[in-house]
Amino acid sequence: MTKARTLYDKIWDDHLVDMQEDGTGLLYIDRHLVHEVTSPQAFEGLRMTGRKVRQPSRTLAVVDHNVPTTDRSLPNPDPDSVIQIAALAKNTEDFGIEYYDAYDKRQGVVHIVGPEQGFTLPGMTIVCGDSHTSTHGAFGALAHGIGTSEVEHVLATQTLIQKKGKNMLVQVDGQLPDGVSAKDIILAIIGEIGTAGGTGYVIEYAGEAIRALSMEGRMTICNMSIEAGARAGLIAPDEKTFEYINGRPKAPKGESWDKAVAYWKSLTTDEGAKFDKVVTLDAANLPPIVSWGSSPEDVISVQGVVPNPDDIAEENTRKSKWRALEYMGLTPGTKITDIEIDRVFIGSCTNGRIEDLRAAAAVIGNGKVAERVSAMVVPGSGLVKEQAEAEGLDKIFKDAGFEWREPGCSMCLAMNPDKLKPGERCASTSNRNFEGRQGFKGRTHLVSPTMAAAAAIAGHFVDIREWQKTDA
Ligand SMILES: CC(C)[C@H](C(=O)O)[C@@H](O)C(=O)O
Ligand code: SF4
Repeated sequence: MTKARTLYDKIWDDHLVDMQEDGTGLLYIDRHLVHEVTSPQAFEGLRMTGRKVRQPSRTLAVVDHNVPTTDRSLPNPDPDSVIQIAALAKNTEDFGIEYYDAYDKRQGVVHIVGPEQGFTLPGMTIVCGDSHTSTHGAFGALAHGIGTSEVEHVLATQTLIQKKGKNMLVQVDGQLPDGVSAKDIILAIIGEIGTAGGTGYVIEYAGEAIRALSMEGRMTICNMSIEAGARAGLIAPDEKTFEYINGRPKAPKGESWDKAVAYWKSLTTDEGAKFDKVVTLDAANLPPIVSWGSSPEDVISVQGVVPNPDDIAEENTRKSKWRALEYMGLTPGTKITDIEIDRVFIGSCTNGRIEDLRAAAAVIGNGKVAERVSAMVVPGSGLVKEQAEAEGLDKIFKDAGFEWREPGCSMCLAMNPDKLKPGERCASTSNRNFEGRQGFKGRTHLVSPTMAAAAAIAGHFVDIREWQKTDA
């Protein structure tokens, strides 16, 4: 009898080109996504050694981090971004790679664009010089974030050197209560296992609550696997996955589609396969989550209070959590719902998809963005933007006083003019609340799209479960 394997084991085995005695493997890479930040030196490396891109058709480039989200017919105000963007245009042209520039409606955050185009498919190995490549694992693909020297290696050889990670299962049972979303699940998991909890592992998410999620929700979960320290996140593909992919521009068609689906159906963890670590979570008891510190593990229920670091026995952790509170300008014991905010950012590869915008818009009703708040919605891609506009969501946002922007990474990491000012406090649907992430001395609270939209209107955090009741 063959050994029972996990989904990760299967994809690994199917792509292994060579295995050294020390456990170093060489993996064939099916898909390579490229953006402007981590690719310039890689292309330069190819040029200097006179090499070509091994399989240009397996590579797709898009500009996302540096693009302005304001009117793109106006000159880009940031000279560094202009250089960065021009380099990607030239490199993709010189090396024959398909490229979505800032004027292409398929442009957007790379991890939204890949799935949207059907470039991301189950069972594939997918890489990108970007940590949130883990997003693509929602399709049952083994998706690694890689560094710039590895980008060069993949461009030149279509392979990647990797040591195999360990298998972790995160089992999420039960049904999510109303108002609680995929974002709350993943924030709760990171709160539970910590930002180093996934180190050395590839996480497979399973269980009733995961199966019940849409593809958008599954992407939100896998997206943040990296914030738990994991190498990648995976969810076994199912009918929802196939339905999402079917008909996308780069998805297989006709006979190839049938063959592909037959293979994709084999992409599940075998009964009896061994996981090195198992974590369980009950979705039925999950509240909406808000982060209070400067790490994605610093999370608490919206009904909670800012924790007291003095309760932590370990000295270094205690000190670092005190520092986080100081940075965030918060005092232990403050009710989360009493924290007032200045800015709201709805967008990013975590929560910038159509379903996220629908959820956020549905919360608004006739509400208006609070006087003290400035709020923006940045669709994850041009296609998300187009769809949202077709549904009239842009109008709901604009009428309520939100800014409606062009697609890109935007204030997720502030590599463009969208930044917090020092001391400003933001309810953000993105994935990182590190110091300075959204602007120098800016303060980030990670939340779900509905929690962000409701906070924009209330001017402080609110429990979305109660909000829905009072707004009805
Ligand atoms: C700029 C890029 C390399 C970076 C990443 O790797 O994730 C960015 O996307 C981020 O989210 O911090
Ligand atoms: S949206 Fe944010 S997390 Fe995603 S790729 Fe862009 S900067 Fe990174």
